Amino acid sequence: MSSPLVGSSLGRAGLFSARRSASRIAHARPSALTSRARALSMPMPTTCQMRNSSHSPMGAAPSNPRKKVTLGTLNSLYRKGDPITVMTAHDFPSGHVADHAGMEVVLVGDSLAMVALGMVDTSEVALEEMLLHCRSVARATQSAFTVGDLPMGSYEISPEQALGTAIRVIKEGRMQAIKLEGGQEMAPTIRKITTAGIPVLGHVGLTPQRQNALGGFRVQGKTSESALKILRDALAVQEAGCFAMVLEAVPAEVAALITRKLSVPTIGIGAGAGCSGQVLVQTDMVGNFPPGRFLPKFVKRYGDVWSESKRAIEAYRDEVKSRQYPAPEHTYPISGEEFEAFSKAVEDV
Ligand SMILES: Nc1nc(=O)c2c([nH]1)NC[C@@H]1CN(c3ccc(C(=O)N[C@@H](CCC(=O)O)C(=O)O)cc3)CN21
Ligand SMILES: CC(C)C(=O)C(=O)O
Repeated sequence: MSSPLVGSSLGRAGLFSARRSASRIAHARPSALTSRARALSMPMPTTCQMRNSSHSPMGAAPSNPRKKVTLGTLNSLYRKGDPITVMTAHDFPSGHVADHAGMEVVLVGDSLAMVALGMVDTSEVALEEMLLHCRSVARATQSAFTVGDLPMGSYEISPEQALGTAIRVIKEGRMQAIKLEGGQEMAPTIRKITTAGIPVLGHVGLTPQRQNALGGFRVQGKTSESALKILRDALAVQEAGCFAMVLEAVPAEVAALITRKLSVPTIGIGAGAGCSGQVLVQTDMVGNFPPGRFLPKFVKRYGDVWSESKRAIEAYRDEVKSRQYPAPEHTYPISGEEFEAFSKAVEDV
């Protein structure tokens, strides 16, 4: 399902979502139009489908016709050898579009520190900040399985601290699972959280929260010894009960071999096509950043959102300056009679 679903009547899936909205409206407020549309199994006119709340400019998330993705779904994709698609999101719109574009997992990664909050690395972002972003993404994500990252400092002290944080990400962040970085040394922590019934996505290889200890964002597993260390980490994380693990910035051959040694999926980022799934940072892959920004080698830019936004905002600037915008169709009417009365009354003010 790769067609864009936002905006309904484009494509088959759009019709399905329109139909669902139509029947939902029909249940709330039956009318001749809705029952006829239902009888004909036709989508409602766009104006009716897209009624947004006047209290929220973004409106509610339009329904997504896909079935809810569960751990069972991910497991069955893994068993079939069907790559698992994972995308980061950091707010309502980015969660919404990832969900509607068919992502199986949406991750609120701590990379939001850099791509959404303008911090220089991920170590600065606070749990409270992550929770706000998790909640925004959760409101948008109807079908994808959601995972929230534990930020640096919120889980390393003890398994108890980590469980406390994980519970907050589920209860307050409204996520379905958590991610945390680390290998063998984090196994007791992962065990503690999974035993409490919270699914954990592991993260081994390059662990950006430890960039100072690693000497920067460096590719991991480039020697036999360090590749073996990643395998041991991956096995420990698997043994501790992770449902899957991110494998970041590892040579493709090493990642493929580690993937074959495991019985849970690997989600690669900069780890080649031999992983059980892939994840990218959404802002990177849609191209929502200014020209000249550094991009890790593994990023493929599938879009140019920056240019499109810039073009639109420049056009708006020009039209405001030339008074082309707003045009009459963007304004509200008043009757000639009322306006005349107002003009007269103004003279006395
Ligand atoms: N926007 C964004 N995208 C990401 O993928 C991302 C973040 N932020 N922040 C957290 C981490 C950091 N990431 C990174 C960042 C840089 C490299 C990088 O520079 N890699 C070098 C290899 C360096 C070496 O030789 O070891 C490269 O050339 O890709 C890798 C991962 C991935 N994550
Ligand atoms: C890139 C993914 C795996 C991540 O950890 C993040 O977005 O923070």
